[in-house]
Amino acid sequence: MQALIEATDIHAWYGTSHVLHGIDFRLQPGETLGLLGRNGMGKTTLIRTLLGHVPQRAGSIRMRGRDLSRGRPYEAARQGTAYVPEGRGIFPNLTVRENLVMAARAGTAGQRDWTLQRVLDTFPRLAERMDHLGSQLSGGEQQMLSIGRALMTNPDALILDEATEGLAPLIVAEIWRVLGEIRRTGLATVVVDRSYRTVMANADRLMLLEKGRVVLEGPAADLQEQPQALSRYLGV
Ligand SMILES: Nc1ncnc2c1ncn2[C@@H]1O[C@H](COP(=O)(O)OP(=O)(O)OP(=O)(O)O)[C@@H](O)[C@H]1O
Repeated sequence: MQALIEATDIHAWYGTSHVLHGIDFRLQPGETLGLLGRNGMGKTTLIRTLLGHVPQRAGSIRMRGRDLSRGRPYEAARQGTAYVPEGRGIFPNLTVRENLVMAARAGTAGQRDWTLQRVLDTFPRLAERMDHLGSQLSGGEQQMLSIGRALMTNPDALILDEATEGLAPLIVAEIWRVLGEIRRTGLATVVVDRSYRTVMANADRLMLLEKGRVVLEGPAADLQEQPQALSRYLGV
């Protein structure tokens, strides 16, 4: 099966600071990958490098077989990879409806499975806020809007960086419920989240980063049985 994302020997730098040290990364169609590691270990940088946001990088990056080693973020989006960044990235001066509609497009195979209606059915709270501006939404609603916008692009892969950060427990539960639904539709997802237990319970495969290197990788069910390794790398 052709991988949605296949990257080998990825390095990244911020100025003279060498942050990623030779990471191999693969995302298969339909799988949920949990990316774990303590603060500052390189999770966000890895995602941003794969998507072409970090200019100082080396290594090979392919999306659906296409070489994007020197690719720009819009090229990753065109290859079906949608990104929900930390901090959400919605348009504060546009309404919920405008934020969603302007993101709409067909997927890589021309699919239009995610319509405005389906996104609103998935997030009923957004349906109630259609004419509110992005800036008028609560943090949880903004996060739902950010995920809704990503779904409107009919992606093959959805990458979520700290999607539940700073949100109230009920909203966190709601977001994980939706991620479960999305997972069952067969959309591949990469999830970065601090609540490692929830990630473990909701992912097929886990990858642990430590100082810009992969230190542990495998099926979530296997890693759950290695509490010493998890406590060593996650400090839990
Ligand atoms: N824009 C930047 N300029 C310089 N250094 C950066 C920048 N962004 C991140 N770093 C550094 O790169 C390293 C990796 O950071 P990164 O944000 O990728 O880690 P992370 O695992 O996602 O952590 P967090 O959970 O805190 O976001 C850290 O040492 C961080 O200080």
